[in-house]
Amino acid sequence: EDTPITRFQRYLRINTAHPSPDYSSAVSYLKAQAHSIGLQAQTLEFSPGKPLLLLSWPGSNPSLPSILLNSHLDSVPAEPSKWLHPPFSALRTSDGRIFARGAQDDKCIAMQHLEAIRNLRSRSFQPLRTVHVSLVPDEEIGGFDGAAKFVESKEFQSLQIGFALDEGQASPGDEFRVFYADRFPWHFKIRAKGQPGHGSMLYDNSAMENLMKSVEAVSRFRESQFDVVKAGKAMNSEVVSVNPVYFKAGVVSKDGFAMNVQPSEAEAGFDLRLTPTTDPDEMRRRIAEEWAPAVRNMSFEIIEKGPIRDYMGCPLMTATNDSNPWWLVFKQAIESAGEKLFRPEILASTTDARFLRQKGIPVLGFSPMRNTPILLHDHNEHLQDTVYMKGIQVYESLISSLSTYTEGSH
Ligand code: MET
Ligand SMILES: [Zn+2]
Ligand SMILES: [Zn+2]
Repeated sequence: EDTPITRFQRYLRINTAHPSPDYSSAVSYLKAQAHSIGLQAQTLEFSPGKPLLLLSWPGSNPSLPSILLNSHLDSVPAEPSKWLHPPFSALRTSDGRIFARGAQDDKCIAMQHLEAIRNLRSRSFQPLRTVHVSLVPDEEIGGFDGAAKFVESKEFQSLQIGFALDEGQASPGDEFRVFYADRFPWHFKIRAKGQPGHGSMLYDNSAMENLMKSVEAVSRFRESQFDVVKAGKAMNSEVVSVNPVYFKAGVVSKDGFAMNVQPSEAEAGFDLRLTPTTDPDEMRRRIAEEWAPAVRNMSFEIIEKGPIRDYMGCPLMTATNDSNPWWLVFKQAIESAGEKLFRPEILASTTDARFLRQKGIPVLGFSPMRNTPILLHDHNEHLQDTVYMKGIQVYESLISSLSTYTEGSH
């Protein structure tokens, strides 16, 4: 059987989860799909073993800036034992839910881009602007060997992209969600050093004591941000989030940890997300003064996962008002498909859109899933078949409007 659903399932069954994503099978499969639709395909490789697939549908006026539809090939790991159905089975339940890692994040949009183009082509629709589809590696580990290198390449420059769509997040309600900015991840580690020794002693400034004090300080800040959300003053994505992801300490012994030895070193790691307008210097000051003070033998490391300002030094945000004609075309295309949009939001997580925005390209984050629980990176990630099919229709409307938009028509 060869239907939009079975084609989606086949992509989901290719295990592109980290730490060892099967990029080559994914690219062969998608290339075959592109050929069956009649799209031009080229594989770029900016880093060995990490292919990037670029598909193109030439417009009748290729001198106009083009449209880019971006998604990533990779997924985060899944813990199969915690799932109802194996994460790479793409099993469809009798009520139509398709279970797979990547079903929402973001293999759905990749296949919907292709299915929408397939349908438009079968109706002999002719775009004015060239439509490109990019399928990039490594988004989930920061995008440095994928989108980051792509936007710096001569191949990218020659595409002359005027507007791009990237992934968003599911909407539990009736309205579709659209995102005009991302938050920015800092992988952030605190290390403490202190007096080691016998487990029975009360040392001042032990590594564990100092680290725990820091963790409490971080937690207080986390609470202060969360309180703003709980009070209804801001959305989750409009405040800074900081969540501990690991603690590392202890002196290892044969059967685990030496329980009567206080360690001389301890470390904690955090996922910290800045909003597009957070002042990074102020954040760094807070970390240095309050969370990891050197006077308590503490140090810290911040790994910034990508740019937080564009080449002009401005926050990476795409305008969603009359100043951005692409926004108006986008909005109208959704509405003419008979759908409703929630007000534009900042995405709580982070996507490759930041690399495009850094180049000054307007990008909207959009994954057409409504009445759908948000399951990205969660156990039992799944997507309803009817929601998936609806998304194809929405992209048909979007692609036809965006690719035929001519300046001055709005
Ligand atoms: N998309 C992933 C996230 O939001 C990776 C971002 S860069 C570390 O967590
Ligand atoms: Zn993700
Ligand atoms: Zn994603």
